[in-house]
Amino acid sequence: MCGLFGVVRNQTCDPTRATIMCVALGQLAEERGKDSAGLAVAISATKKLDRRPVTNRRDVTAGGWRIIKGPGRFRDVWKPAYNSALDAAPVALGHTRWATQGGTTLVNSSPLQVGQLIGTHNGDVDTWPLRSEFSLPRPTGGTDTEVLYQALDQAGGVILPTLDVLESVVGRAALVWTDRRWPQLVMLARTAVSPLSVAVDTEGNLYWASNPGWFRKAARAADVTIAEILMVPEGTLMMIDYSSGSPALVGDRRFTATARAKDDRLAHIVAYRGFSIEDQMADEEVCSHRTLREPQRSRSVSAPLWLSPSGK
Ligand SMILES: NC(=O)CC[C@H](N)C(=O)O
Repeated sequence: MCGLFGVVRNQTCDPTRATIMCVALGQLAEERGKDSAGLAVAISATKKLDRRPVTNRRDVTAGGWRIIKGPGRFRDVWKPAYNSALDAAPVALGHTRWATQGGTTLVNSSPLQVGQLIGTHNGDVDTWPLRSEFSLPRPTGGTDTEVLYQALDQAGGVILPTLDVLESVVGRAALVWTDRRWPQLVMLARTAVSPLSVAVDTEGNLYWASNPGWFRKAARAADVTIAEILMVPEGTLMMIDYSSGSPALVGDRRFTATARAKDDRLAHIVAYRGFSIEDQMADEEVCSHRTLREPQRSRSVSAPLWLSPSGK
């Protein structure tokens, strides 16, 4: 379980409230992860290709983005001094991590920079189906998130191969990423189980969060009025374009999402952690994934090692 949150701003509005809202979402996202936290903020649109590997630095600027991340809670990582960077950013991608695969090291902390992508992931996926279907380079760190983004990077910024990767994912994944080959787009995707919700405020800023309840709480703190909240259905890829200065949904594609039996069992404990009953029910209405059957255990009973003393 991890927390995703972020904003695509309407750049014609004063950024102050959207910045306060985004930071408040980051603090609320601590309930889904305190191993590490980070925020990637867009500085400028660029097509410049930058082949840097996954970074283990706490504050790095590359290819038009600045990624600030570190161990611990969001409020330990994000200092008020960074808010001016957020004010100037058309987009910010946030993450709080609760590690499921890979140590709690900086190299495994998100947002991750993988090839041309900067990405965040909530969930846990099997890496072997991705490795066997796509020929991926050796990862730098140990998290499943990196393997997932290696496969998405290899899709080359083209829609059909991207949908192919999303359909190959086995496990839980909500994903938000940017691709430098699509410099003014933010991609939001949900495969199975891991929740993702999107909200728009009355000023035209768009936010996302793992838990829709965070929108209501953060909006009170930031004096923002939420106009609409949407639960992203399982098996959805959404593309948000901000080239005109404000967020616009330009694409919405569906695919078949695949979970493991253990993901279904964990849904109530991990995916819906902190959800109100109403939000959980609203999300369950947009859930449709297939579940892989578990490998059958052998039915043969092993012979007893010890005979009972009575000889029976
Ligand atoms: N729990 C999560 O969603 C974290 C994402 C990923 N599985 C990791 O361990 O980094």
